[in-house]
Amino acid sequence: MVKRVVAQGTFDILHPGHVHYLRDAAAMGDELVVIVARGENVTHKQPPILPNSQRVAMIEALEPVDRALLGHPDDIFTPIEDLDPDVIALGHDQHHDSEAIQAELERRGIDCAVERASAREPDSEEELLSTGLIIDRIIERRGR
Ligand SMILES: Cc1cc2nc3c(=O)[nH]c(=O)nc-3n(C[C@H](O)[C@H](O)[C@H](O)COP(=O)(O)O)c2cc1C
Ligand SMILES: Nc1ncnc2c1ncn2[C@@H]1O[C@H](COP(=O)(O)OP(=O)(O)OP(=O)(O)O)[C@@H](O)[C@H]1O
Repeated sequence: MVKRVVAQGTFDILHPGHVHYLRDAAAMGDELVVIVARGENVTHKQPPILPNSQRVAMIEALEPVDRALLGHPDDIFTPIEDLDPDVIALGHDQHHDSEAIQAELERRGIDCAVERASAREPDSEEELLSTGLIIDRIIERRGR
């Protein structure tokens, strides 16, 4: 039986923190499927700069990823029902409550573990491991 892992996120402007998360998630099973959040659903921070299709294409091109798809517009559990994963890998800093996710999975009859991936820390003062920090630096260095 193939152990399927699902990872998810906005993945706007890519950086090594994203690669670390996806490698960590891939190591939790045999196959990694990534759900990319729709721009209109990213309301807890500034919405992404890049369009949905471009963010999906970039994630799909990464080595640890077997498949990437655009998330559902209204119900985050609809793709989970379709994919029927063995593990959902939450990012180290994601605001989602793993117990609430677990409870909803059980309510829908989906047998799936919820795990937390680890963080990657910058290996130098110059390294930027956050899309928000990259955008801040672009504004600082190129903004007029
Ligand atoms: C299990 C799970 C499934 C998700 N599915 C979707 C989805 O189908 N559509 C969507 O727009 N966002 C979905 N999201 C939300 C985003 O992927 C992401 O968690 C949220 O935007 C926070 O992203 P960030 O970590 O990039 O800030 C899902 C989140 C979780 C935890
Ligand atoms: N440095 C990092 N180490 C490990 N995982 C990371 C790192 N940066 C982002 N991730 C993970 O990648 C996924 C997508 O993250 P997201 O698209 O929000 O990027 P971000 O750089 O954190 O964005 P922002 O700076 O706008 O908050 C999330 O699960 C997040 O936890």
